Amino acid sequence: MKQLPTPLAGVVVVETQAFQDSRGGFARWFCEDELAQAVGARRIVQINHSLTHSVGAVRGLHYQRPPHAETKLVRCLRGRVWDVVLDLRTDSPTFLQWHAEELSADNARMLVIPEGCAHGFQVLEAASELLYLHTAAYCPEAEAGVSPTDPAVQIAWPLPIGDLSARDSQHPALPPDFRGIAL
Ligand SMILES: Cc1cn([C@H]2C[C@H](O)[C@@H](COP(=O)(O)OP(=O)(O)O[C@H]3O[C@@H](C)C(=O)[C@@H](O)[C@H]3O)O2)c(=O)[nH]c1=O
Repeated sequence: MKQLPTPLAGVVVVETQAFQDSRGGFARWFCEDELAQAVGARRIVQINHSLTHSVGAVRGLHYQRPPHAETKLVRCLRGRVWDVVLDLRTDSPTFLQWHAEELSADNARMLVIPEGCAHGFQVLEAASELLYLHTAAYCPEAEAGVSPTDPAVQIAWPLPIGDLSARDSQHPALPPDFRGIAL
């Protein structure tokens, strides 16, 4: 597993080399030892999957507040998405900056999203599927979101925003005095 840094601290792209033979392929998708720096002593406690039908659809931006903050490892199983991480960590040198990576079934890249960062994506290919590994259980009371069109963040979505859930269209803009998430 090759880990590539991104401009955001702790946000890492993981590349996996699949073994190929006449039968097909084989790849390691998670390795506690190899990902020790990114994931630390946290344990994967939940695995989620999503299917999004239409090109342009956006999900996010989502995170869980402490004490339910979580690290997420995200990969695309089918199709292609533009995956975004927004740094909301109070003490981060890249506070309020975002970074995007294309994740696809073909590039088999996985993005490590640390606690205190919000996550979202836009679908570039119809019927895209994502797989999430989570280090904290889902806690609806701790769920929080940032508007994908928040003017203070200015995410440069590659396509006009299409399908968006009612919840995601109602996330409030970050207040001007937003101090971030203290972990
Ligand atoms: C996230 C989540 C949702 N749900 C429920 C709540 C709701 O009824 C239904 C759909 O939830 P949502 O609309 O929040 O699904 P979705 O918008 O796809 O939420 C996901 O968005 C991306 C960007 C992420 O980063 C994920 O962690 C997750 O927050 O599933 C669970 O039961 N467990 C979970 O872990």
